Amino acid sequence: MCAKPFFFCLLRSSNNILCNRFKMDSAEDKFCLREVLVSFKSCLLNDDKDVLVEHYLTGWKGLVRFMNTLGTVFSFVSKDAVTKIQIMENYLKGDNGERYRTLRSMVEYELSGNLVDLTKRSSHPDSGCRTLLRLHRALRWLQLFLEKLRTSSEDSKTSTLCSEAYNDSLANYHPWLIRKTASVAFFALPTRNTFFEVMNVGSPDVVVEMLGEALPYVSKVYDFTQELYVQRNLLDLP
Ligand SMILES: CCCCCCCC/C=C\CCCCCCCC(=O)N[C@@H](COP(=O)(O)O)[C@H](O)/C=C/CCCCCCCCCCCCC
Repeated sequence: MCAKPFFFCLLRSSNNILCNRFKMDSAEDKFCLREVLVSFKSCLLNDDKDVLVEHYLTGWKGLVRFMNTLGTVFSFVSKDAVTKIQIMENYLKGDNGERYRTLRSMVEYELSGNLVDLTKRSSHPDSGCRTLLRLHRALRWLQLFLEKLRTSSEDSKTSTLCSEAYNDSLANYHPWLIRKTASVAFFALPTRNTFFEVMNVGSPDVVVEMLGEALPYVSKVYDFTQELYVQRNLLDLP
């Protein structure tokens, strides 16, 4: 497939939609980033030594709702995130749902039952451990991006902040075509001020303050997961 026309299409379809959709959706959907980030606080258990899967997924669902207000240009991203959230929700709702209540119990259950493909996707292509690893890598991107937004100046370009965060995290795991598609889509991101408005938190000062309070919880969730995956040698699951 020739990548170029695809990129042009992507941009053309998104540019007009974005300007209108942002204001409309922020008023109608009442997306509030504070509430979403609180999910990452409430998923921490046992003195930050475990994570509740249900609340972790609630956080991601809120983020996807926000991403959907960005228009069709990011639908390839939100579709993938939704697929992975659904895989995890199915485990939670399934017969062994209790084993998936926390990240620690999920890892123990899947590893002890040989339910994880460790070197090649074969009999367990969508294990909980593997699926959560993809979300975990994306959480690193979110952490970096929101921290950059928090410390940025008013005239900073969100596309630059986003692509720097992406290049330092998720891009390392994505093939060329996805990296290129993502880098083109970043140009369709709204300005820093518009971003702050749709977060629906308050003035830019309040947004910055809220991010300063909430991001440490995202970091705790990320750090706990990273440590757990390092200990069990799960960071390279195919
Ligand atoms: C107001 C600021 C708040 C920011 C809110 C951001 C909302 C973010 C919501 C979702 C984030 C993206 C989640 C992406 C999950 C990607 C997981 C992944 O890496 N999947 C790949 C590997 O999966 P397997 O093939 O191994 O199963 C998959 O190939 C990827 C497909 C889609 C492309 C992902 C591109 C990621 C770009 C991330 C930046 C999004 C920019 C949004 C800007 C707000």
